[in-house]
Amino acid sequence: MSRREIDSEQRYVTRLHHRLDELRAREAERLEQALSQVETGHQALLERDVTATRCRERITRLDAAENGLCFGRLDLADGERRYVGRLGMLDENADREPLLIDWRAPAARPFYTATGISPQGVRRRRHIRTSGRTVTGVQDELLTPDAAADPEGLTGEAALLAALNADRTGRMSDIVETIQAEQDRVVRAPRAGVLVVQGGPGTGKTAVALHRVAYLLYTHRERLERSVVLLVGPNPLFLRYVGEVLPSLGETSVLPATVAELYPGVAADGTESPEAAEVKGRASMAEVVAAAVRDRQRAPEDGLEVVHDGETVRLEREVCLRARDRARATGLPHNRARPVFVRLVIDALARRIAERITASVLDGVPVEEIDGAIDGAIDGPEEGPLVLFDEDDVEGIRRELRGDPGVRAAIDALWPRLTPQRLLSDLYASPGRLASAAPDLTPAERALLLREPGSPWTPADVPLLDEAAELLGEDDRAARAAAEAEHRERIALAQEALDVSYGSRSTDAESEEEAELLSAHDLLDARRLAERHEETDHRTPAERAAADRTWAFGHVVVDEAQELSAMDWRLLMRRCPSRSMTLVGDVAQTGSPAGASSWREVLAPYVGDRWKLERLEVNYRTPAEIAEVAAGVSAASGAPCDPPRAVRSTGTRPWRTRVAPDDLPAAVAALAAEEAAAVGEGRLGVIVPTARLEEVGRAVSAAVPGTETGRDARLESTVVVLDAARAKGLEFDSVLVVEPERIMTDAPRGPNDLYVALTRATRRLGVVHTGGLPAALAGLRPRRADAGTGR
Ligand SMILES: Nc1ncnc2c1ncn2[C@@H]1O[C@H](COP(=O)(O)OP(=O)(O)OP(=O)(O)O)[C@@H](O)[C@H]1O
Repeated sequence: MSRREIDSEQRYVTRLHHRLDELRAREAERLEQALSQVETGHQALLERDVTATRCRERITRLDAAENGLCFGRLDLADGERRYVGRLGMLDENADREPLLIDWRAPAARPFYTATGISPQGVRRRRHIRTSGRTVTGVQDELLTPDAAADPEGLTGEAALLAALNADRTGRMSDIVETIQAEQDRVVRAPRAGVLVVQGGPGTGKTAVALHRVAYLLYTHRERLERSVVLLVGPNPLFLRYVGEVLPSLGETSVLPATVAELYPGVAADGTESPEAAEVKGRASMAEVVAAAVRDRQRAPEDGLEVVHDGETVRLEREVCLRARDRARATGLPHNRARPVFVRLVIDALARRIAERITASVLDGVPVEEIDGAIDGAIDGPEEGPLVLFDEDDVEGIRRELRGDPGVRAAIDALWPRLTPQRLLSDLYASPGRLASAAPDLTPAERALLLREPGSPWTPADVPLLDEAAELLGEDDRAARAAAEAEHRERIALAQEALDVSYGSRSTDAESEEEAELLSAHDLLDARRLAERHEETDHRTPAERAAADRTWAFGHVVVDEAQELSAMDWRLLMRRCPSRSMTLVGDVAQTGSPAGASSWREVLAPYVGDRWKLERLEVNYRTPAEIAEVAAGVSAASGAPCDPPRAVRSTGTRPWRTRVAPDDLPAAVAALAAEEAAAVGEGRLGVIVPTARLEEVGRAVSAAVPGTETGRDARLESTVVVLDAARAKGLEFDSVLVVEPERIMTDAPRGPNDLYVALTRATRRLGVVHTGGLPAALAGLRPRRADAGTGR
C-alpha cells in the first residue's frame, strides 16, 4: 500500500483522536462541575450522583476506545465513505456528520458481512492497522463480483491471520477488528428468546458471546444497564481469563459469575467427589429438596402435648394433620405458611383449655340451661358450644399460649422456621432424613450425600440451597411492617413540610400570571416527596444484582454451557424469567459427569422446542496439524459432533515422547523449559492428570521460575500447570499434555477431557507419557529437536 494512502489515513485517524480528546475533556469538565456543586439538599445530591456516575461511565467508554479507535473503512459504490471503530463520533462542525461509526451500529455491519458475491453496496473494505495513535498499515479487499471469493469465506484474511498468529498473553483480547460473518450473525441475533451456539473447540464461542453482550448493551442500553447482563463461566480462572474483553469494549454493566457464586452470602469453596456432585446435580434433587421441606412439617403419631400453666394440654394427630393441611393449602412457601399453622394450633389449644375450664366449672349442668354459651367462636377442629368465655377471654388464652416458651418450642418442633442452610445441613447429616426425602436414590448414592454439619458448601450445593430458598421463602412480615411504618413516618414528615410551604405561599399575587406560578405544593404530593427522600442505594446495578438472590437479569450468557447440571439450569432459569439467553458450548467437550450431552434435553423443561440453534464451524485457534490429532481422539470416543475445520496450518506437527515413570516430573520440567523458550513472548500450558498436578507443578516451577499451578494460577505467567477441567476455555501458544491415557481414564467423561486438553494450543503440541497411549495418539511423530516456533 502506498505511503500516500497511509499518510492520508494517518491524517484522518489523528483527527479522530483529537475529537476523542475533546469529548473526554468535556466529560471531565462535566464531572468536575457536578462534583463541585454546593447545594446540599437530598434531591440535589441525588442528581449530582446520577450525573457523576453517567460522566464516569462515558469517560470509561471513551478511554476504552483509545487503542484501535478506528480499524476499518468502507468505500461504498455510491461514493460514500464510512470509517468503522470502537465507538461512534459525530463531527460537530460539519452538520453532525458521522466521523466514526460504532462497530455495533447497523451501518457498520457490511464491514463484517459484505462479500464479493454479496457486496451490500460496498466497493472496498479497508483494514487499518494502528499502534497507539500511529497508522502502521492498511489492507484493502475489493468486493467486485469478479474478485475471487475466498473459499473459506473469510473476511479480512490477512488481519485475521495476524491476530491468530500473535503471541498469547494469558488474557483473552477482543476481536472487533476481525469478526467473521458466521460470528457476526450470532453477535447481532435478536435479544429475545434462547439462542444456543454450538461449536467445536476454538470456533470463537467465548469471543462471540462476549461481543454479543457488548452488542446487546449498545442496542438496548437503557434496559440492560438497569437489569444487568449475567455472564456465567465454568470457574473463576476462566472468568479471569476473559475478564478484560468487555471492559476493553467499554462495557461494565455485566456481572461475571460461576453458578457457585450465585447464592449471596454463601462461599461455596468446599470440594467433593465428582460422583457426589453428579447426584446433587440431577433434576430429581428438586423433588428431594421438596420432600425434605415436607418432612419438616410434622404431625406426630401421638399428637401434640404441651404443658401450660402447670396443666398438660393435648391435641390429637388428626387435629395436627388438619392444621398442617390447611397451612400447606395456602400454597405459600414453608416459612410464610408457618404463621397460619401456628395460628391454627394455638386456636385449637386455646379451645381445649377453654373447654376444660368450662367442663370443670359446669360439671353436671346441662349446656342448654346456660346463658351466654358461644357457639363456634373459635375456628377449631371440633366446634361445639363454649360457655363462660367470650371472644376476648379466648384471645387472652391465645396470647398466653403464644408467650409460653414451652408451647413455642413444641410448635417449632412441628413446623420449624428454617433457613436453606439449616434444611440442607440437617438433611445431609441424617441417614434417616435422607432415606425419607430421597427414597429413589440407592443407599450408595445417599451415602455420597452424607456429611458432617458445618462442612463447607460445595458448588453443587448452591442450586440446592437456591431450590430450598424458593420452597422455604422468608417470613419477612416483621421487616415489611417496619419498612411500612418508616414509610408512613416519612409521608407524615413530608406532609408537614408541604403544609409549611403552602402556609408561606404568596397570597397577594400582584398579577394573574404570578398567581398561576406553581408552588412546590401543587407539583408534589406528600407520598411523592417522601419517596424522593428514601435512602438512596449507591451501589451499581451489577453490585446490587450480585447481592440479591431474586434479581431478574435482563439477559444471561452462559459459556461452557455444556458443563451445567440440571439443577444449575433450574437456578439460572429463575434468574432469567424473560428467557433472554445466549448459551454457548460444545456437547463434545462436556467434562462434568452432571453436564449435558444434548441441548434439547437441557432446554425442553423450560422452553420446549422454542429455542434457536446456531453452529460455528471454523476453528480459529488450533492449526490443522493439531486439530487433526484432536479430531481422531474425538472420533474414537464416539462424540456426536463433527470437529470444526481449522483456518490455518503451521507446518509444525505435534509430537510425543515416552519417559520412565520415575522420571516423569523431571522430564516434563525439562520439556517445559524448552517449550517456554520456543514460544518466546508467548505462553505454555502443561496439562496433567489431576492427581499429578502438585508434583509436576513443583518440578516445572523449579525448572522455570514463575510457573503457576492449579486453580489460583496467574494466567499471565509464562508457564501454567493445570488439569484438564481448569484448562477448559483457555489457550496457550504451546501445550504439553502429560499422561493422556490417565486423563482419559481418570474421569467418567475422560475422553472429553483429553479432547479439551489437546485443543488448547495455538501453535505447538507435545505429548509426554510413561506407559500406553490412547490409540488415536499412537501415530504421533516421535519428538526430535525442533527449534522452530511453529508460526
Ligand atoms: N474472528 C476472530 N478474529 C480473531 N480471533 C478470533 C476470531 N474468532 C476467534 N478468534 C480467536 O480464536 C481463539 C478461540 O476463540 P474462543 O476461545 O472464543 O473459542 P471457543 O469456541 O470458546 O473455544 P473452546 O470451546 O475451546 O473454549 C481465541 O484466541 C479468539 O480470540
